Amino acid sequence: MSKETENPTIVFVTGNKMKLREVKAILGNEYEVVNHKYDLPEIQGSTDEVTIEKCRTAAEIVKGPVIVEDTWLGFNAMNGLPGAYIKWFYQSIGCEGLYKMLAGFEDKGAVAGCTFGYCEGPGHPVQLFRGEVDGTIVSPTGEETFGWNPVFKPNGFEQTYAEMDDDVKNSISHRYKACMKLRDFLQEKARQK
Ligand SMILES: O=c1[nH]c(=O)c2ncn([C@@H]3O[C@H](COP(=O)(O)OP(=O)(O)OP(=O)(O)O)[C@@H](O)[C@H]3O)c2[nH]1
Ligand SMILES: [Mg+2]
Repeated sequence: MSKETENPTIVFVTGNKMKLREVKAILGNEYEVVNHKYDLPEIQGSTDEVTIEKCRTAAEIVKGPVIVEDTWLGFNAMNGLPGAYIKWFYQSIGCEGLYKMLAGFEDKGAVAGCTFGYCEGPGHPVQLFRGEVDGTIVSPTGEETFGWNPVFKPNGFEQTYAEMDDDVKNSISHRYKACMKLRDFLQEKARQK
């Protein structure tokens, strides 16, 4: 009988249990995703800058290889805002407020995205892996179990993220796309060892 090989471990530093759940669902067959729960400070800047700083800090805390992730939601009519600041907009005005923000605009287009950062340890550079999905902002539809899922309808689908089965969201989402790039990178790195 062949001995099952153990999956390699990834330490994901995040304070967001829904992100963790999705990353486990997406990468769980290939990696043991271990959470280090910590709400990392977030600087003002581009999503790349935010992710790099989060990842550097995470590597210092864990003192070893880590991943972090930063999510954004950008409205086309607002040149990509709120972007990385979506968390504060969502917390202040909720899904209904996000929908109403575009009331004065014809263009309801939006991009949902996230960037994973990987860092091998303190002092090492941060590698970035980005995933994006184009969609539209709609009146909140579906259960509000994860952030702004009820207002984001990806192009080519009839349902918002919130209405989709988890399996469907996790096979098409911004997080899925970024995770696949991260996985390819980690696999290539492992092959080179
Ligand atoms: O509807 C959603 N579908 C998603 O797929 C999704 N991913 C993240 N979010 C929310 O968008 C903000 C990002 O902020 P964020 O990246 O700084 O996350 P966070 O602070 O919660 O966790 P972390 O920084 O500790 O990892 C936070 O409000 C998250 O809850 C999502 N909402
Ligand atoms: Mg955060």
